[in-house]
Amino acid sequence: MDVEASLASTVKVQEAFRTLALLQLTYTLFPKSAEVSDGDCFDYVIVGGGGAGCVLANRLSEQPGVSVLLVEAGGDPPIESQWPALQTYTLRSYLDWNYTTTPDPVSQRCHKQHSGNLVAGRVLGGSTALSSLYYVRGNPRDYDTWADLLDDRNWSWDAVYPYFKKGEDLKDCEVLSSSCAKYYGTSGYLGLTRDPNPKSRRYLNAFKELNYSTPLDINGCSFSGYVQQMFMIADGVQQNTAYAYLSPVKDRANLHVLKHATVYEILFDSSDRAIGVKLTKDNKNMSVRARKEVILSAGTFNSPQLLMLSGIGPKEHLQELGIRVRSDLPVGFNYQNHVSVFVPFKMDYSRAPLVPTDPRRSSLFTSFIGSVPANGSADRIEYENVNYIVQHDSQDLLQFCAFYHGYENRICQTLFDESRGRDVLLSCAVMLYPESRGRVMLRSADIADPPLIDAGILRDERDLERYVGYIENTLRLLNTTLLRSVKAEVVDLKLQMCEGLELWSKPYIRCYVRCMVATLHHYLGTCAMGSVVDSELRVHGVRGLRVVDASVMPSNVGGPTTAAVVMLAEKAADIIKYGHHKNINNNQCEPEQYTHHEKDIEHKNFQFQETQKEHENVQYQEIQKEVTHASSSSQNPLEKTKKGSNMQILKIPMKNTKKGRT
Ligand SMILES: Cc1cc2nc3c(=O)[nH]c(=O)nc-3n(C[C@H](O)[C@H](O)[C@H](O)COP(=O)(O)OP(=O)(O)OC[C@H]3O[C@@H](n4cnc5c(N)ncnc54)[C@H](O)[C@@H]3O)c2cc1C
Repeated sequence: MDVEASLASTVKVQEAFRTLALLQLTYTLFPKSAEVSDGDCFDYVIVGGGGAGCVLANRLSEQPGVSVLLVEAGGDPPIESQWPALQTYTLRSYLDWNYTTTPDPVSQRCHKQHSGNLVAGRVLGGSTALSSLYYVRGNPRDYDTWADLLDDRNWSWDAVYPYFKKGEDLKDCEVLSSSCAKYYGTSGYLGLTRDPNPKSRRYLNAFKELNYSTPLDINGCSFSGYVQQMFMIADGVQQNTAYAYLSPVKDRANLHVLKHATVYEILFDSSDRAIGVKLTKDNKNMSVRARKEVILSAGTFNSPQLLMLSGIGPKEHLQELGIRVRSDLPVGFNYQNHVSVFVPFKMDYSRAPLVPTDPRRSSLFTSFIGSVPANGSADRIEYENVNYIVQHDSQDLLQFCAFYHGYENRICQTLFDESRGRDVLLSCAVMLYPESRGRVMLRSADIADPPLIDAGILRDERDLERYVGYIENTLRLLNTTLLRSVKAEVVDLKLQMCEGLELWSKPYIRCYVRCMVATLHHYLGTCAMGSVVDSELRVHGVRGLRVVDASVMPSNVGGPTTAAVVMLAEKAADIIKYGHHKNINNNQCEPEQYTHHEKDIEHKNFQFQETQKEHENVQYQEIQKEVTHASSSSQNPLEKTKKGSNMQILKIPMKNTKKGRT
């Protein structure tokens, strides 16, 4: 198999899925597209039905007398964004805004055109419909940092923790039957399960040998260590926010979802109050009005783009483009993201036949993650280590390298050829808290022009030096019993840029990192709380306008961002409904009083190990009974309509409307 053939076959499968989407097989799962006319008025107009927008639309429309319009540029999530392991086919497809970074003078030297693909969903559910589905809340310190930056305890860990729980519907039997269960919500919308796998177990043991903890979970009873991670998957279906939050309320009369409609400007009255938006639908322009508020949830690239197109942004930049300045704010600055560098280990020689991936499994690869603590501090996380186990000679390796990350074909071919006959462990070190910052700017005053995105990767020299430490740490894996027993080696990618440097010496690692560093898709910070919006998410300098999405996060979190975005939208919904921050501590979520003192965490880990076994036998059986009962009674419209036809494989269980949710 060569790279060109692998890329061509990926594109072919994407084309096939696009054709399949014409059949609208998922149509019955989502709200119908609203009939909206020019000048129509709603209480709230939400722009963007993505990670945050779907959550908000659901929660705001819980109030029966309140009308909500959700405007989304894309349509319903198709099959490939409902089944977890088909994620690859959603990237750089019609479901993606297909943005790229500006050519990078410092890093990404091993990528085609020296720029990275910035995947962002253009579909109901937004980027959560294209996601790898890892569910990680991050570290309590992340939110305490927000509170410190904003000088507002309403964003501290203690204040946000109940909102994480509010969104969650933990369905993982093993975690439910352990003492970790109490740290999760079980009556929210976002279904969560893990995908434990014996293959990853032996690797977890290798990390244990390196003195890392291997707890059951890292979302509450512990925050660091190597785990078989939690996924936003339930009953084999992706829990993108459209499926999780809109499907159960798809017939709500006061919730209107306008699909395939792109907002291009925010409308203001003479007192700078947002009163609606202008949008394009079916090549026609129209306006819709908002009685109470306009809420931007268009994501880290498009929310700042819309603000700037509407006169809210850095004065000089707007004036250069001839845009009248309404409020001079640092919109587009403070862009942050996680970046990743992988180290490929070639493992056992294997003749085992390739096993095709079950599309409802968690991802293309078996994986496990580590939240790697800084030396001597169990609750201060330094970086994340995402590990993928790839079957020998699998085309998936080429797909990951050349398609997913867009590295040069030559490098991906070397990776494939040099590891022939052997399983591969791709161990990715993810920088969670880079010092470097990028910026999102307008390319022109036309919405049709994609924003200019300077990702700023490794621009701050400290990031490069920290990466040297992460990679050296990753290489320690070679000293473990497991890797020694299979005579594991690191694959030499023969990077031209690093020729002449001694392999894995510090100068080589610096060169390797500059060459191979890749952007992930956890963008945030371009309309940050504090500088662009206040801590109740209202845009400074105007009225009637909020931003609620990843762009308002003032600083990074220690894990992929969906959990934080859903929490943020859950909290924003209450702020909007009640007119102020609401303390829900004594409400339906009943959170534990949490302190993240190191000793406390160690104690909880210990308790967990001690009590886990006791709980397991009794509770597991009870839960198993419930699960069996629930799955035998679950409704499945696709299954019903397609019975007997060869489309029967397209089983997506309809999300049940839970008691107390609507
Ligand atoms: C490939 C990929 C993998 C990821 N993997 C993970 C993971 O494993 N775990 C995790 O926690 N997070 C993951 N994430 C990150 C996560 O999906 C995002 O953090 C989250 O979706 C951000 O939510 P948001 O509401 O800010 O933006 P989005 O979810 O991107 O939503 C923005 C929405 O606004 C719409 N929109 C934009 N402009 C307009 C306009 N002008 N008019 C109308 N609509 C508009 C878009 O079409 C989109 O639907 C991943 C993201 C990507 C892209």
